[in-house]
Formats: sequence, C-alpha cells, structure tokens
Amino acid sequence: MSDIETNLKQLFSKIDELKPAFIERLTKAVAIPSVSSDETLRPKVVEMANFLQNELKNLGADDISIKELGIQPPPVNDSNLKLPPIVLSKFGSDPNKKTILIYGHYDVQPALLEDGWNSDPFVLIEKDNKLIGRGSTDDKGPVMGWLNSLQAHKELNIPLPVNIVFCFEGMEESGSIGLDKLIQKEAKSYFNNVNSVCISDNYWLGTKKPVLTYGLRGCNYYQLIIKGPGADLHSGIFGGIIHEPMTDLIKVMSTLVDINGNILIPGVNEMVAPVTEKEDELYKDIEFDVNELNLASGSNTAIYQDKKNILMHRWRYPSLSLHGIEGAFSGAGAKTVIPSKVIGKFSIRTVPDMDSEKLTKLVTDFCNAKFKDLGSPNEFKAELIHDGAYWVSDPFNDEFTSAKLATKKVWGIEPDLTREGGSIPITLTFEQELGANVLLLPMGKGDDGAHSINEKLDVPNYIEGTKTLTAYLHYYGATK
Ligand SMILES: C[C@H](N)C(=O)N[C@@H](Cc1c[nH]cn1)C(=O)O
Ligand SMILES: [Zn+2]
Ligand SMILES: [Zn+2]
Repeated sequence: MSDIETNLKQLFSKIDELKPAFIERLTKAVAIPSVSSDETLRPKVVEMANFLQNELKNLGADDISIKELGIQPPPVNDSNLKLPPIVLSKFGSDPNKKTILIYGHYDVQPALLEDGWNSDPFVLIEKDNKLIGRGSTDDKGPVMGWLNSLQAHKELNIPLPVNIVFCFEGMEESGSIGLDKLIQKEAKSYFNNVNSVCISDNYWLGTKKPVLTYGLRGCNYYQLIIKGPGADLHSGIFGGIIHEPMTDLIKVMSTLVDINGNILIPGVNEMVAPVTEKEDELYKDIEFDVNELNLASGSNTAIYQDKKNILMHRWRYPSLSLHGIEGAFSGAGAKTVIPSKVIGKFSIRTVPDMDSEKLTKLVTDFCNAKFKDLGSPNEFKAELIHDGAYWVSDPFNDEFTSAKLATKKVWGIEPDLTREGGSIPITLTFEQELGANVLLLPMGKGDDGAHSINEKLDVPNYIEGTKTLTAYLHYYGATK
C-alpha cells in the first residue's frame, strides 16, 4: 500500500471514531444564528467568527488573522453597521508542499420557526440519519468538515499533505461585500503562495451521485422603493382616494417576468451566450431524475419536464425571482392597512456573457419607465443592492483529477461534472486575483433544502464528505 493509501486508511477510521465530536462541533456552530442579512443579528455573525477563531486555535493554527472590513455601504438601515470580519488562518508553510486556499462562509440565510420549520432552526437535531438545522448544509457543515479533517490529522499525528490557507467570510449570503478588495490586497501577501482554491459550498445535483462542479451563475439583487403617504393608513378612510404604494409596486413587479420564468426586460436575454454544439452534447451523460426535482421542491410545479431543459435553465440561462416586499403586511389575520412605504425585492441569476453594469441599466431604466407609465404621484427608486459574478471553468486539471480520485475512493463511483444554479460571488475573484484554479467540491445533496425550511445534511454526507475533503488534500498534495 502506498503512503497515501496507508494514511487515508488511518484517517478514515479516525473520522468514523470522531463522528460524535464532529456532530457536536456542527451543533455548536448551528446554535449561533449568524444571519448576515438581518442587521439586528450582526453581533451573532461576529460571535460565529469568534467561534471559528477559537476552533482554529485549538486545532493548532500557525497563524490566525482577523481582517475587519469597515462599515457596510448603503443601502443599509444602520449607517454605522460594521461588516463581519474575514477569518484568515494558516496551517503549514512547507515550501516543498502545495498550498491550497480553502474558502467557506460562516453566515446563513434567515430562518424562523413560523416559516414552517418542524423544529427550532438553530437547534441542530439528528433525525432519520439527517442533521437538521439552518446552515447544516450551507455552509456550516462543509466548513466544519475541513476542521474535522484537521482534527483527524492532528490526533493521528499525520502531517498535512499541503499547506492550508483558510478564508472564511460572514457576508456570502449578502453579496460578499468587502471581500473582493481584501483578496486584491492580500493576493501578494497573505495569499502569496496559493496554488489552488477549493470551495465546498454547493450541492450534488440529485441524491445518489456525488458531483464536482465547474460553473456557477452570478446574482444581481435589486430593490424597488415606493413611498407615498406619511404613515400607514386606514383602508376604510383612505382606500380608493389615494394612490397606494403597494398597488404601484405590484404593477411594476408583475412586468418583470412571466409565469413560465421568461424574463420580460428587453435586452436581457440578448446578452446570453449561444449554446455551442459541444455544450449541447454535454447534458446527455449527466445523471438526473426529473422526479427528484419534484421531490426536492416538494411539489409538482416544474416548468420543464425533460432533463436537458431543466439543467439548461438552472445552469446556463438567467432567471428572475421575486423574493418579497418589505413594509407590506404579512402576518396572520386581516389587517386593513395601506402600507405607506414598500420595498420590493427581486434578483436575476446571471450567466455568460451578461454584463452586470449593463444589466443594471436595463433593469433600472425598465422599472423607471414602467412606474412612469402608471402616472402615480408616489416616489419611486430602483437600485442594485449587490451583485456577484458568474463563473465557469475547465474541469480537466489537477484539481478535478484529484477530486475525482478522492470521490471514487470514498463513494466508490466516478462523480458527474456539473454546474450550479446558485452563486458564490467571490469565486471569480479568487481565480483572477490569485491566478489559481478553483474547484467546487460539494458535500450535501440536492434535496438538502438550502435556504429553505428544515435544511438538513445527511449524516453520511457529513462524515463521508469529511473523508472526501481529506482524500482530496492528499491526492492533490501528491500532484507534480
Ligand atoms: C451556493 C451558495 N451556497 C449560496 O447559497 N449562495 C447564495 C449567494 C448569494 C446571495 N445573494 C446573492 N448570492 C445564493 O446563491 O443565493
Ligand atoms: Zn446560501
Ligand atoms: Zn453557501
């Protein structure tokens, strides 16, 4: 048996042995409601950064640097709100070893019991071999997976096969504000010797077959602010005799997309790169069960019924989703109020070759024109909240070859090569600023319910996933 295989054998049984400790680590992480989009929870996001710092210290990090990013730029309610810090850390600095930068995020999406969760979202529970809680799969599970791997190495006294540079951020779910600049600044200092970047922050396509991912859509997030009366009003007294902000907003928002998901803003679809013959062939070989889409969405509401159309519309065409209305009545009961100010939120998932600035101009001009058509005296503003770039790479390099070996070793099957419909805004910046290949090595399954209620990570995905990350470090470390 080679040295690598001997080490992996020991590491895998150590990982199995440490399963209860690893679940405990994830339980502690999930218990911190580090919701980046909720300004009132910003102290919890910072608490999560401190938690990570402490874990890294206990694991024997050679360096831990907490990088502050300053005040969050507008639009924001609290004009003095500090951005959460970036947690940087180094393990090893052997010039004879490769250096991998591992990125992950410690913030999560919002979650409320009343959204429909079956249990408290911030109390990790184990049920039917699933770990249920906000952030279990996105992205606390995978981040803990890397720490678990370090713990296994430490307890066995097995040297890491690569130098590791960690970069953990607390604003990924809110557009990774401030991280671009930090990467540019640190490219030739903290990140100087980085050969390669690995991110575990997406999901298998389905539930049975592991995947490696070579593409992401980008995300441009917009808001439409409409202001009318000086305060919320009684609809019996003012209904029918004033222009209502909510009515204006619904009118404008309904012009953006049709019920079949077609974006109606002129010029947007024209920016999309045409499908090449080579790409057209690609979809045939991907394992994907259309029924799994219905199971994952918990409904029978799919627009497309065939594999190719579903994958193309998830991966390589843009989509526009309406997310919500701030200021609108949304509770139970029948409140008869006219909201005085409402803010509509929507986002566009972007793909090659869409240009973010051009897109924002098309979107804001279109919304302004639609509002003007209403002839309403209310105040209107359309603006971008944040944008993050799409990313597509070549999946035939040392990183993907090593990850294929690692996946085969742990799961006994060759992974499919997929793209992801979601976004990880910082991916392209890492690739461009560090001149390094990026590999996306997902841990969770396609039905994990990231961003949804009852988010989960299957116990086998957490434990075998930790083994996969571990094996990847060893196989990549052995490449020339
Ligand atoms: C795929 C990743 N785990 C994720 O969930 N990313 C978010 C990032 C985001 C938030 N706003 C814009 N981008 C996502 O795809 O929604
Ligand atoms: Zn997410
Ligand atoms: Zn994520």
